[in-house]
Amino acid sequence: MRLIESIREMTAWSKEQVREGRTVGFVPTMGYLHEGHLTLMRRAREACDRVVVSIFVNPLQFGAGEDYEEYPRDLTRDSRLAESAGVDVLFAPAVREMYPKGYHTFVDVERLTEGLCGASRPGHFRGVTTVVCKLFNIVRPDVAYFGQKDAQQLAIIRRMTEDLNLPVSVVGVPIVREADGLAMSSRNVYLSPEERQAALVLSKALARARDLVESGERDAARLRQTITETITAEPLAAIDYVSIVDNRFIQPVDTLAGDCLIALAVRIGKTRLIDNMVVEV
Ligand SMILES: Nc1ncnc2c1ncn2[C@@H]1O[C@H](COP(=O)(O)OP(=O)(O)OP(=O)(O)O)[C@@H](O)[C@H]1O
Ligand SMILES: CC(C)(CO)[C@@H](O)C(=O)[O-]
Ligand code: BAL
Repeated sequence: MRLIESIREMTAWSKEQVREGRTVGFVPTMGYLHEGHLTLMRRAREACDRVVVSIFVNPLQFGAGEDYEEYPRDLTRDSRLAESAGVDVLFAPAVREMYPKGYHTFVDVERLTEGLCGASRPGHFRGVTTVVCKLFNIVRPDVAYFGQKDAQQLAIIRRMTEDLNLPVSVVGVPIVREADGLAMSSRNVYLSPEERQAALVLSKALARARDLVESGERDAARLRQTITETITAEPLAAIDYVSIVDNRFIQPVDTLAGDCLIALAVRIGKTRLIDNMVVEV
């Protein structure tokens, strides 16, 4: 596996793949890899001739007072894990390489970014779409893999790719969970043992909602009520949002129909966790 830190070297490698007629699969990450990331890499490995993983903790998508400084980083461990998943190139640029002095260009997807994490983290998705657009231009992948765990992000990247005619197929990969149901996340390392237990309330609340949908419930307000009650029963949990939206434009729905996304963000102590499920009605 090759470690590339410069954009020029990454671009030269990508052009070479195009010349050789090889397909490139790409998995953008912020590192501190876990089984969720490795699942994305394996999907890429199965489908593409070459696999690139980026590791870049993107300062542009963190708001003031968020965890940019504390975000876990371990390139040595990540290199070992990526290599074991059959990755060909690890692209790990420095912040100055991605945003040199004089940088002033941003990509903004409207409407889909207004609610959910967009409302709680102003500017977050502008940072995500800007960096993903740059990474697509640098890596030039044929296929890019994103986790369903960040469902709003996935919908926004699909929108951006379609709206800007970016020549990349975007593939969504289902949420990978711990044995007890907790969605894997790099931020789970922040949790104390008590908080780790309390964090199960997210997947539990979603499971209750799923049971209700399966037994015929279609009213979004009643489903949100059940989820809210389940979460507030956990003393260590504080709700950021519980939203039910259509899975394409991320707009609130009153009655479930078609593909709906039930999404939550909950603070467990100081750690903000997200989880979701898509229901097809
Ligand atoms: N549990 C998971 N299942 C599937 N995909 C995941 C999972 N966790 C992360 N991903 C995906 O991996 C990619 C990189 O995500 P990222 O590096 O932000 O990891 P993360 O664990 O979500 O970190 P955090 O939520 O703490 O920021 C994203 O496309 C994300 O959706
Ligand atoms: C897509 C991404 C790598 C952009 O920084 C990030 O938002 C993430 O890890 O989900
Ligand atoms: N997984 C999304 C990246 C973030 O929380 O900033």
